Amino acid sequence: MAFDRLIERIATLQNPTVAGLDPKLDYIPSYIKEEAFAKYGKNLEGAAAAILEFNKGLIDALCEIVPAVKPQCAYYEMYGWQGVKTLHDTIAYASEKGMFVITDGKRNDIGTTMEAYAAAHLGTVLVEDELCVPFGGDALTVNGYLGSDGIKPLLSICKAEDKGIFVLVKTSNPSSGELQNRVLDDQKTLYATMGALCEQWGEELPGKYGYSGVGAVVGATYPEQLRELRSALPHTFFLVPGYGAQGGGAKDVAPAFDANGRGAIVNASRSILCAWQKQHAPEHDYAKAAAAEAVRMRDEIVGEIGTIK
Ligand SMILES: O=c1ccn([C@@H]2O[C@H](COP(=O)(O)O)[C@@H](O)[C@H]2O)c(=O)[nH]1
Repeated sequence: MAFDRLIERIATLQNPTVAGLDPKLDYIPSYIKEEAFAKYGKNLEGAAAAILEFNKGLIDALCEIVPAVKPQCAYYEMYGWQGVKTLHDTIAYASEKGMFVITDGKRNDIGTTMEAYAAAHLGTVLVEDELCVPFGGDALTVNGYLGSDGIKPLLSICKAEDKGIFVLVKTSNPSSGELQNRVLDDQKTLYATMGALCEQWGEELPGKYGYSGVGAVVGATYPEQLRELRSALPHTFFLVPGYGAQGGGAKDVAPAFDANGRGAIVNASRSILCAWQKQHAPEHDYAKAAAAEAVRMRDEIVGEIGTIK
């Protein structure tokens, strides 16, 4: 099961964090952009080439420290098909380096369309008699608000291909409570209801450490809900965004973990990507600065939760 692989890599590296690859041109050192623009022009192709080079430098610096990366599709789609190709090439590069790849697409639609998303991001497509891998990530973030028929097509692909999904349960953004905290007729909140569905969907994908292949996204910015959901959802592995740039810290994310230090992976994107700018490091040292921030984040979180078994 895919999250078994992730759990094992987290334990090996003693690092329950994921580096978010949400690249913007503003975050990229000028020497990388100038080289890409000189070769491809100041256009989508040049931008996409600069992003790929930036990402590769980060992946090289992080792959022995951080178990996983989370490219957010939006930052690649914004540069058209050239950006989408960079998403593909980034996933391939991170996978080659042994990193677990969580594609952050937050996909959601009716069943047949979800089958297409699942094939694109977690599976394969048949082109005549050739089986092709479109993107090749290990897990995909999805939105479960269309209900079970939007999620079930993913489960069979996860089972067949050894992949996982993370379902939005309690998101990190300030207005997430407008809908997600609503109390339903049975007195349960909407987020708790979505969490309970994750436990149910996960029964089809059991894992050897007790966590299923259906995870939940729960924001670092809501530590009380993290605590509540950790105890309510013993088989659901959490992806926890909101650390760093959104204000979450190690104490906030600690309730996401179980007594073995398992059960969650904490994401940071901007605080890692922009570390060189924050640290006023020379631009050639951008990847070194990202690694230093990743180590600082790891040590801060492991300092709170202890050794990961
Ligand atoms: O509830 C959610 C779900 C997803 N995200 C994504 O995580 C990163 C956070 O980036 P930072 O720079 O570390 O704030 C980004 O890709 C979001 O789309 C989230 O923040 N909250």
